[in-house]
Amino acid sequence: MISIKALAESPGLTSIPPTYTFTRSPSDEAVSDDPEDSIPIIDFSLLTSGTPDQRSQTIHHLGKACQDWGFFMVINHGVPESLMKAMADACGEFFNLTEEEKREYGGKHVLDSIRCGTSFNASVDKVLFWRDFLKIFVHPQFHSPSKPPAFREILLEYSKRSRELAMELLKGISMSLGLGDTHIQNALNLELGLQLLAANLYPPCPEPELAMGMPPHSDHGLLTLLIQNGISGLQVQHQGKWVNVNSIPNAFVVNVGDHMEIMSNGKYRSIVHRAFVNKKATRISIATVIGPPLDTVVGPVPELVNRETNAPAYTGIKYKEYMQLQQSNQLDGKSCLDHENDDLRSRIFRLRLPKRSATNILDRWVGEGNQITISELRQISKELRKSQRYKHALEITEWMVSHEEYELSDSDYAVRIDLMTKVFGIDAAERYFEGLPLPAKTSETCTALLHSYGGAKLIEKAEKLFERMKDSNLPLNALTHNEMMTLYMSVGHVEKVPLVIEELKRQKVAPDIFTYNLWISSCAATLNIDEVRRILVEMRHDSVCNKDWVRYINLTNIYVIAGLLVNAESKSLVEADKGITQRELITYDFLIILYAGLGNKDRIDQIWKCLRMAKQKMTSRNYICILSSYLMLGHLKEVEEVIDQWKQSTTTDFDVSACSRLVDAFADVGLTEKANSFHILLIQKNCDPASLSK
Ligand SMILES: O=C(O)CCC(=O)C(=O)O
Ligand SMILES: [Fe+2]
Repeated sequence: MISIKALAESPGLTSIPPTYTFTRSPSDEAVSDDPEDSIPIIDFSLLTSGTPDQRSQTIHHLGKACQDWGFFMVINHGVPESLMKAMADACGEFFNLTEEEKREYGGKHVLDSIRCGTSFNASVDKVLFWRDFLKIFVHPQFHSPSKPPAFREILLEYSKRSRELAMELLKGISMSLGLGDTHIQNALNLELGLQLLAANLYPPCPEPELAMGMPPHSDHGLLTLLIQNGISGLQVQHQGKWVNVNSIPNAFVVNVGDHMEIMSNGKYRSIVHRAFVNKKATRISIATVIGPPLDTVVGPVPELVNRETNAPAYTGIKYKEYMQLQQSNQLDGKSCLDHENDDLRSRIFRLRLPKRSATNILDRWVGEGNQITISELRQISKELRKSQRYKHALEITEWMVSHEEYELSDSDYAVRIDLMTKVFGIDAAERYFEGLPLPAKTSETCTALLHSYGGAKLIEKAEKLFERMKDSNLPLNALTHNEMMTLYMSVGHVEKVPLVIEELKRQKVAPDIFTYNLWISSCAATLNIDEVRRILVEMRHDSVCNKDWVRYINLTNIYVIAGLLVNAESKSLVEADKGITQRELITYDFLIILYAGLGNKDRIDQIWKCLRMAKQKMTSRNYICILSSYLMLGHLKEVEEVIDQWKQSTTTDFDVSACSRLVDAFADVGLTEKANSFHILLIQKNCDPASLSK
């Protein structure tokens, strides 16, 4: 078949042959022109040689970029510009070889080590693409065409440097998934992994609006690193629209591949992208695909899979077989990934774009003669909510409502109110609630609406609803009161919290650990230490020897004994300090203490990460609080890490005396062993409290 280059250069060409003409639908044309819509930029130098803080921030950004976009640009990557340019030039020269010279590499098979050709897969493509390509396997065995003369040397160096870059990025991505830095590399044996260089040539096209350079597709492999010769043409799908990638000169455009999606069990998704052509300039893009060894079966990493909340969404498939599958089909977005698990849950989970309909999938599933139980629907909706796929979760609840065979519970309605709030906003949720039949206006659904008001900080509405609930004699529980208190705390009306407690007591409602925590933190936020102590006594009486409560009481005691409330660095607690007030910082401490009480390390990690990301000048109180929480739960590695972070902090000096008070406080409440292990750690880290007295 004739190359596009030869076709484009045929004299007097003013239109393209019909085999290259695409019919486009309007949704293909929805290109976002929002300047906010530009793919994230990762400063690579901060990942490798930044301070620990910069490094962890960059890892966080990297994770977010993978999750929100699946695409990012990498700057300050250390690959010499001259090498990138030489590689693009060398590819240009390769395409300039005679048709006969190139024919030597006209392999047919996707696993041929060097293969050049045109379109995507000319034997199955219905319409041909305005593109020539050259694909070369450069790892684990290095291959290179022998012409043009300098090609081999440049390719070798470029492959080596881009591989190093990819491996560092994979380390960061691995960490962003909560895995060790070399986890991905080891799990997939990347040492022997595939690396493929795919050069694309898009010659000028007389009718660019009718042709297509590369159709919408996702890439196989873990990561693709793309460079281009300064001419743009790449578009990526983002939130239902196409976004132009206007690459920064000399940056790498990196995207998540299908195998990263499989490996991360769908957390990081490969994103559909396409390439356009233009009338004037020849565009060259060079993609480097980094993947596992060809014989490796890739499935979700066991560490990221969890039977209850994150069931494996993909079955394992050999990388080689996946490539063959992709090549043997007409390229249709991500259809290759979609052949995987064919149960209802997987089908719904594969609807990546919110605008695609879960209702259709449900209808089709039933149309195929399948049945769905209400508990299956609840489970899928729960998982979708967990992955923040609210629109699809809402569609599932809608489906439940509209099919009479399902008997909805109070919680189903409550979930629906919450989802309405998230998808359509509070007004829609309110209307929905008001439209519910009276028997469905239960304590649970009212509390769900209360929660929505709380989220929107609509105090008056929340207070009115709370009164209404009391008036209609609905059985109120701790959760209802907790919602009110959370709202008051979030708008800074801490003084109203004890009033809710009074109400709760009047109604003889049993408080839970969240109730106590809100109450205690409202007092702590105003430095009312005596009251904190008093509540703790009350809580202890009330504690039915519950392990969580005991841990919580101990930690709060330690916080008080170590004098952290007195020691608040700022006298004026309500005064705003670059965004977060001291009062809010104390509230964060109590959130950490709460989750330490509940033994929920994930939440502690999250809150701590969030505090660190907030670029907030932390107080030594915050450090001591996180240290004591990890220590209480026996996570010594994290204790060590926090000590290191604190010592390296440029804003808050390491406070040996506060640490020393912490050791004493642990001993005071009878946790001598923990006091000792903390003391030993301090000595190992060269911050022995004993040095204070010297
Ligand atoms: O040319 C481009 O910008 C995109 C190329 C591409 O997506 C690929 O080679 O997989
Ligand atoms: Fe691609």
